[in-house]
Amino acid sequence: MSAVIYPKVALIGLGLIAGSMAHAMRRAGLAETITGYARSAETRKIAREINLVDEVCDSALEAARDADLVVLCVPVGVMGAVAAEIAPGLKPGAVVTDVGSVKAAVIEAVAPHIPEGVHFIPGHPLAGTEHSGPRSGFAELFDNRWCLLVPVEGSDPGEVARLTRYWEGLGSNVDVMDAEHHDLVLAVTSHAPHLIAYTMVGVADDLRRVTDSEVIKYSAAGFRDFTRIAASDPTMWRDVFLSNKAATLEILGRFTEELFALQRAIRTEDGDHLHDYFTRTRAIRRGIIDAGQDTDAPDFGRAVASKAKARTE
Ligand SMILES: NC(=O)C1=CN([C@@H]2O[C@H](COP(=O)(O)OP(=O)(O)OC[C@H]3O[C@@H](n4cnc5c(N)ncnc54)[C@H](O)[C@@H]3O)[C@@H](O)[C@H]2O)C=CC1
Ligand SMILES: O=C(O)C(=O)Cc1ccc(O)cc1
Repeated sequence: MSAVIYPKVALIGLGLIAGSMAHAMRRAGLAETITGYARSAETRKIAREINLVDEVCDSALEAARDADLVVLCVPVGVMGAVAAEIAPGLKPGAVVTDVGSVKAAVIEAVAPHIPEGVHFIPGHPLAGTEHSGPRSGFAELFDNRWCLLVPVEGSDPGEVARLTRYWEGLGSNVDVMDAEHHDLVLAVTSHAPHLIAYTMVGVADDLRRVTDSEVIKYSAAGFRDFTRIAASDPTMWRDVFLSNKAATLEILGRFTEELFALQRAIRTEDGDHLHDYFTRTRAIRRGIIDAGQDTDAPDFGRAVASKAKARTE
């Protein structure tokens, strides 16, 4: 039986996520033809050299023309402009989706450009790295990770089911969520933590009494993780914060309140407060591990496999 879900898939933006999708689509045979476009001529040249997709086009419109699925894989701040560019080439019945890290702002920017008869079903794979560009993608990126689909009003359930099968073919588990909730969940689990990592690395850089070489030489695991996250693409993350402003500010407000309380506990030597707080946070970590979601743990693959096995038994 053929594994093809969408005969022609167009990837707009050819970076980490589009590249990983191309590799994973080929691994599973989900498309017959993959076209692609990126704004920078250099990226298009590299994409051609490494044969990332079947055809690298010189415009987004050309790449999307007559595609069965168009995936917008550009920074969230330019999703609306790209949707306007491709709109005249979309065929009736085509599906347009995206992989942006923010959903409400992307829906607001993209939906007005989607022609009648074309299905718009936003999405967000919860998988990535600090790397970017056409050479950074790999087929396994989405394996055993969540992809959230965020159908808009009037999304065709049959098309949501088809896009779900596509993401499962890429290796993901799929959940459906509404845009506002998505943006709040991601503000807690991804956007605020990235901002905290950026800040912590900035603080270490500013602290003249500790040299940069000492920071690198003696960095313990926690700080190393911060430096990895703080090496993420500046354009992508600028756009994430500006597009998910309300939810990120709400979480950062709560964060600073708790930070002040911990600061006060240290100043007043309130050990009970610190101990109670750390006991609570430790339980949260244990909950994540029990749910089999600790992707850093050496046995993560095994935990996922045994849960999948348990589900089918
Ligand atoms: N990097 C990550 O870990 C994750 C990123 N995302 C989301 O995926 C999207 C893409 O991110 P990455 O692949 O990491 O970025 P990337 O920086 O690796 O690739 C972005 C691509 O978009 C192209 N581009 C930028 N502006 C354009 C425009 N106006 N027209 C056409 N092409 C344009 C760039 O040339 C580049 O090829 C973003 O919306 C991001 O929020 C989602 C999950 C994880
Ligand atoms: O590299 C990491 O630690 C990430 O957190 C990757 C990531 C970045 C942005 C997303 O919207 C989803 C996943």
